[in-house]
Amino acid sequence: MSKQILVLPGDGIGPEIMAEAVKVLQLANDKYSLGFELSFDELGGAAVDKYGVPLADETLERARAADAILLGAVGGPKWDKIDPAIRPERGLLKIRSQLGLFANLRPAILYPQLADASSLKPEVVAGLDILIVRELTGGIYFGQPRENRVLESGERHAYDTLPYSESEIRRIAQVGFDMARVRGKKLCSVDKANVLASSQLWRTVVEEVAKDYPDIELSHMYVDNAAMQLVRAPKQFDVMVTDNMFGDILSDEASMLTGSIGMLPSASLDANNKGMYEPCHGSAPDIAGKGIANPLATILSVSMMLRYSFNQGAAADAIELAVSKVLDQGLRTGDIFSAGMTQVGTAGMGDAVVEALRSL
Ligand SMILES: NC(=O)C1=CN([C@@H]2O[C@H](COP(=O)(O)OP(=O)(O)OC[C@H]3O[C@@H](n4cnc5c(N)ncnc54)[C@H](O)[C@@H]3O)[C@@H](O)[C@H]2O)C=CC1
Ligand SMILES: CC(C)CC(=O)C(=O)O
Ligand SMILES: [Mg+2]
Repeated sequence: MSKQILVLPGDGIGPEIMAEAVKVLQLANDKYSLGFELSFDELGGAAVDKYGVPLADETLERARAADAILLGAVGGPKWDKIDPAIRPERGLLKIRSQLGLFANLRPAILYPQLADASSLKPEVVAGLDILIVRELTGGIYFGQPRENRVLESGERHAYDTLPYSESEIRRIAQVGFDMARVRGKKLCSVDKANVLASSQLWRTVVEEVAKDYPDIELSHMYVDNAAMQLVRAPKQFDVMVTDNMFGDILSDEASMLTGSIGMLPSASLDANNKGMYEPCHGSAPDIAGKGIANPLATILSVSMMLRYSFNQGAAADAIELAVSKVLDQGLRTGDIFSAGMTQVGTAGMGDAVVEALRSL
């Protein structure tokens, strides 16, 4: 039976990087007889323009019916001044929440060919392979109440709230421990338990879950220290588990250890490994339309999709190998360019991965 994949290119560089990822996906589909059928819809600003809302009900239903979703990125200055309730980013938060995609896996892996592109010295990052497990459907991005208004005194006032329930923490902690079990057996839970009530509960629940994983070495770190340690000695980490906002920020930071935010893929999974797959970066309005965005994060997100949602490890490995071969050829988009390499655009990079995959 065929498998349905819903493709949501989104805004800004979204359609550009997605065109390349779809080429790679189509080839993998043919080469490995995966039986995928692709359909396309809009999310974010493109959906505001088409449907008047950033996630239309019909799109959400298509997403529910699909076996997996591939997303580009959403947002951009065109929609910055609209009603905050229908900002493009709200559509992204809604689809994550409505589909129960609470576990966001963000691997930061340094391809050895990109050691020169990393923000850190080669000896500090050689062999880097970290997995950030980010809670994705709770915390401050979803907390109610939230408000931005003018008080009677005339003063403008705004606040957000950062709620977490025990069950939300338990299930993401379990994902962190499960991932550590199949990797380096080390889990670092990142919080701000010296200040935040939500983090104090987070730490307590993580400690409780740890009792079921005596084989995993658990540590705790405050998020400010974790941000510093990531650039001081990143290889001390194997799996990091953290809340929605901390994970958002730390994964952007970790991306630069691998050379660029354009290299970081992600999987957002529900309790049954149904997933939405997307690069960690945004819609990059500063380079949108120029044909220079790095499509590798999205292409590597296709690989994660094959691995996590469809158990197609061989096809996933092949895509990662194809990416590695293209880097061996010295091809680089601008964000990962270094001296002596050959600069290519978005389509040039995508075509090279397709050719490398074809010839495997
Ligand atoms: N998952 C999503 O859809 C996300 C959406 N956003 C939205 O994207 C918009 C822009 O946000 P920013 O803060 O500028 O973050 P961004 O991640 O879009 O861009 C940050 C910087 O990284 C560069 N960059 C990002 N992806 C790249 C790629 N593939 N290749 C080369 N360079 C790349 C951009 O050119 C920019 O200089 C905003 O509307 C934001 O809300 C931001 C993050 C995630
Ligand atoms: C745009 C935000 C809703 C999310 C974000 O920055 C991310 O998921 O990386
Ligand atoms: Mg982000």
